[in-house]
Amino acid sequence: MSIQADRLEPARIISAAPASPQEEAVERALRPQKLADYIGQAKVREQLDIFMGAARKRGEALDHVLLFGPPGLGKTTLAHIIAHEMGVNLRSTSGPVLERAGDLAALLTNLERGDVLFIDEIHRLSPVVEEILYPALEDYQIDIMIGEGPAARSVKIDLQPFTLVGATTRAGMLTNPLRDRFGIVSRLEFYTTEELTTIVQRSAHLLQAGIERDGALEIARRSRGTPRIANRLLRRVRDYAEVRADGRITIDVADAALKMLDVDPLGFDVMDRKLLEAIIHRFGGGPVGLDNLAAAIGEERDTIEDVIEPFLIQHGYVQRTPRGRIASAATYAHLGLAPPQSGRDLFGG
Ligand SMILES: Nc1ncnc2c1ncn2[C@@H]1O[C@H](COP(=O)(O)OP(=O)(O)OP(=O)(O)O)[C@@H](O)[C@H]1O
Ligand SMILES: [Mg+2]
Repeated sequence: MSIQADRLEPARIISAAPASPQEEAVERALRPQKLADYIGQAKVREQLDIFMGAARKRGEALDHVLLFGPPGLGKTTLAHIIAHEMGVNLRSTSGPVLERAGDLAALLTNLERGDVLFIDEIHRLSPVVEEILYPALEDYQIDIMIGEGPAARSVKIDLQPFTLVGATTRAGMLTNPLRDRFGIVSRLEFYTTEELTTIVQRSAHLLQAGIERDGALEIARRSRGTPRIANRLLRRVRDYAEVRADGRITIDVADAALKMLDVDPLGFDVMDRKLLEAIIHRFGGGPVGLDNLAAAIGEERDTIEDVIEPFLIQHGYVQRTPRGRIASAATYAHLGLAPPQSGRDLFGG
């Protein structure tokens, strides 16, 4: 059983998607339940705190919430927290799963007053399903067709007031009418090292792993700003500490374990380096278009855009220009390479 599960671990230790059912179970256990325990994202937290407080006071359902940002930053966690704080049920589904209008209608008509309906990957809703959603969001009503052929007629059904929480890695891929129906739109940011250190310490405590602050800091620094990765690295470092040391996670243990896992000092892993090296060695530092880059490193373009690239762009290791991706001077320095001949403008192409 455990051997099976181990095989499911990704080649990419920092892949931002949950790796296995086993990892999902651990994530659930580490998930904070209350807004006060949700670390970082100060702005989002403050807004939600106010809007939830006001809705509770008026005895209303919270306005619909759209959460967007790269994978592993805590969107699903926030959806659960919202339901918990509002004292309501959470019903959870995802865009690709809702194939037919009837699937969504069934979910909606079963909601109780104030409930949270969480739709993950909401940018992947099919147009027919989206059509059902509009009146539901606006007037808590749906129109469904009953019967077939000439006898078919449309029937209006009233719903209980509810809150839709939509999550997406790509706000840009939502249709305008859908986006406009969210009263609260929150963008999750990458976490600071300080915030991730607190998250690692909290998780270590829950996992009953002994950890020193420096050890937590080292894991945090190498987690690409992402709690999911921080928690994953923590578990691997804990394994290492138990087998190769006395079980306590010190800075030296963390460093040795992360080296073994090929997570470099900036938290870049094999895929990050592959992408950066491809831009530099195969495309002369860029600009290179997304499709060419995807072909060169054997990844889907969506994976590059949603998972690999956002962190590299935010930290200035890749620049996105109209003509394609470009490596920066920092990238050359990090990979221990000499920057291109002087005189050439790195960012100008
Ligand atoms: N602010 C936070 N404080 C503490 N832990 C967090 C926080 N945000 C996320 N986590 C942890 O990170 C893990 C991943 O978070 P979550 O599943 O909510 O990410 P997500 O944004 O929904 O990712 P995806 O886009 O892949 O669905 C969770 O197990 C949770 O414990
Ligand atoms: Mg999620």
